[in-house]
Amino acid sequence: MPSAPALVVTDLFAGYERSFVLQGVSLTVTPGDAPLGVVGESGAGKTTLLRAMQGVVKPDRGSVTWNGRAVHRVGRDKKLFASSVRRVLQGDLTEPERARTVTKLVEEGLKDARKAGRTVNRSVEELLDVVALPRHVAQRQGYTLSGGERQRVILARAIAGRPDILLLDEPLTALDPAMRGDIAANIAEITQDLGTAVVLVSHDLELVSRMTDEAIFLAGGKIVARGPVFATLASGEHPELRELAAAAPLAVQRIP
Ligand SMILES: Nc1ncnc2c1ncn2[C@@H]1O[C@H](COP(=O)(O)OP(=O)(O)OP(=O)(O)O)[C@@H](O)[C@H]1O
Repeated sequence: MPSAPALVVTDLFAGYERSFVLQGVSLTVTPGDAPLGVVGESGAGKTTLLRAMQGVVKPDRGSVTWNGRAVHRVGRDKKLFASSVRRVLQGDLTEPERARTVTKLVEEGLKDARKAGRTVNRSVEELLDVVALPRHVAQRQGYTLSGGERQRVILARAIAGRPDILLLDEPLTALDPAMRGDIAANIAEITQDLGTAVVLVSHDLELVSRMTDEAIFLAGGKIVARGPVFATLASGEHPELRELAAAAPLAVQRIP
């Protein structure tokens, strides 16, 4: 069986009309990789990087390739690319989605996986367990759920689709910290089992630390460091990250 395609970011310069955000970012994400965090101050370009990896933001210079092709020019492989590299936003279910039951929504994810030729040996119930949704919500329609519950259904559906690479942009904002930590650990475990590489953007450094052993740190449009979140911040080796470290929870200060 051919190996699943990697997403390769090479010396990427990208941004918007009047703002140059990423300035020479290189990164490779290969299906099966351990989860990777993306950390940086507000405005550092974390979301822009994920958008570029999804082909929504085009490179000004450098490239983002999937299966050897520029991601914003995948042409007739668009559907294949969308099932291979999936991005989950802080967003919400659409109006039509809200009319469907939780079971139906997660089944849609499983169907997507089958269409793309992937098997997910997990039931809807098991996927709901991953995101800590109690069984009794399964037959409820989306509009009867709380914001946090809807967010978790979106995640369960995305995982069910068994993408090669799952780009998560602040995926658990609506949840309380204790639940966030537990779900993060579950997601890290199931995606590792399924061979899905997760890239996680979050301001919540505890969450990033819980879900990943390694993160990249963005500052000034560049990756200025790479390593475990708290140990890297606490090392004091990166002056660009001083403010981030100062704003980080006590965990950073506790590390010698
Ligand atoms: N659509 C857009 N048009 C113009 N500028 C944008 C657009 N989206 C983002 N920006 C700018 O690009 C820069 C990087 O934004 P981005 O959302 O990637 O940062 P971030 O690190 O994800 O920030 P945050 O942590 O606050 O979400 C910011 O200065 C932002 O104002």
